[in-house]
Amino acid sequence: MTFDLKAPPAAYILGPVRAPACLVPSFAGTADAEGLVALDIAVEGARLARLAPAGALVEAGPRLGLSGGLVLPGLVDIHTHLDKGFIWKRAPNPDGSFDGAVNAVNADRAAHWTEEDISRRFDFGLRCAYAHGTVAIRTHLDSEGPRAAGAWRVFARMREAWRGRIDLQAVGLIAIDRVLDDSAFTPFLDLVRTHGGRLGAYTYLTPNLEAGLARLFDAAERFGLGLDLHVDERDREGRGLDLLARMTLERRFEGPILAGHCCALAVKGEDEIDRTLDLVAQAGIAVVSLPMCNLYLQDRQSGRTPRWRGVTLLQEMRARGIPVMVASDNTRDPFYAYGDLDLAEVYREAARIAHLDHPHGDGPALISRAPAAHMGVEAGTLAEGSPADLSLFPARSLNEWLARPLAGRTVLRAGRAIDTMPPDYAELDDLMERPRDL
Ligand SMILES: Nc1ccnc(=O)[nH]1
Repeated sequence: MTFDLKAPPAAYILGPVRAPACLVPSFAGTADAEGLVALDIAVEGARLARLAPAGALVEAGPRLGLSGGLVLPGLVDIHTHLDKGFIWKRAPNPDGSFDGAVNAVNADRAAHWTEEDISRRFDFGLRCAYAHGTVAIRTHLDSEGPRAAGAWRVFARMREAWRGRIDLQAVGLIAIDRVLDDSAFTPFLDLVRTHGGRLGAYTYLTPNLEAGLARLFDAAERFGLGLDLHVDERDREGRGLDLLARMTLERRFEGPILAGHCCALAVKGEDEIDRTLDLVAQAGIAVVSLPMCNLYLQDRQSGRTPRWRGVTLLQEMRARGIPVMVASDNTRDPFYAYGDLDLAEVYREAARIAHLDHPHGDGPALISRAPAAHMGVEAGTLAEGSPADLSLFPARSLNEWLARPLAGRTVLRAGRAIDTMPPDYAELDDLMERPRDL
């Protein structure tokens, strides 16, 4: 029997389908060479009712075969910047560098970031992510100065408006030097606490790094907040990850810490890498790499081909049991000119850049199980009773999935196919007229 997933029966079976074994906690059999298992999945209403070996569910309702295609659970994007997304047309990065990005964003923010402007771009980003099968997102919010309170109000409204479709979390973002200035840090901390956010900062080479981190730890301990930091992104000489791990251990800090970027680690010597990663593992710090954004930003110099590729040491981290993830980061803004909040694209790029294949192992967990666990959301695995939020791809293997641009996916939310067409860029055209003085 065949039926339309846009208007499915109350109970049905998908199968045989294939899924990464690392995302199927109940699976006990053997996976194929790519780590995939063949399954039948019974959907009842909005939930997965049963998972069984392919062909085993005979009585549980009409069946859709999907030609043994790949199924992934609801995907989780743990590091984004929804407040600054989709400003590229009016705020391009003049030279593609990190400093060029900071300056372009600051000018655009001062000129344009009303609540209305942030809201419309934020919602646009969420609709992109939703169309691509994402169910939970953590966003950083630039949180210094007079624009900060408005950005957090937009976030709070979006968190409510999108509840049940995308779970939203936020992190306050401020330059590490500014943490030491009461006039910046006090209102920053108030906003984070008022809105149930996490504490964050972007770190770089500065004599204030240790004092700035200490102040963030103090606040996190006092108010029971998690930390989510941009670490060693700009400077290849950066040693912030090592310092962060040491401070976590010295303070016996128990709260969750996510370290983003960690690009500098890729250009250290082997001894230093080993020492740092041992500390990171001991400190229980999780790491997210942002491969697309960092491929774009790092080592950019006019007329010269980049040598430093920005991606951190995911494989070495994984081997030590450090929780690792990959995420979107910026989208169509001065930090990254491209991107569409599509985690399948992020994984496809990450797999190529960081050699996450041969074997694929638990690679698909980087955009699903691992970030879901860190965020504490019910997503990222295929289990009986979990939400019937699935991405279905016309690919019978990871090789077929990664080989071809990701056309033709079906996204199920609560067991029903949604519209997978992302919003039209033209919707934002009226926001993109650049003022004369820029
Ligand atoms: N990679 C980034 C660093 C700081 N801010 C951003 O928006 N993005």
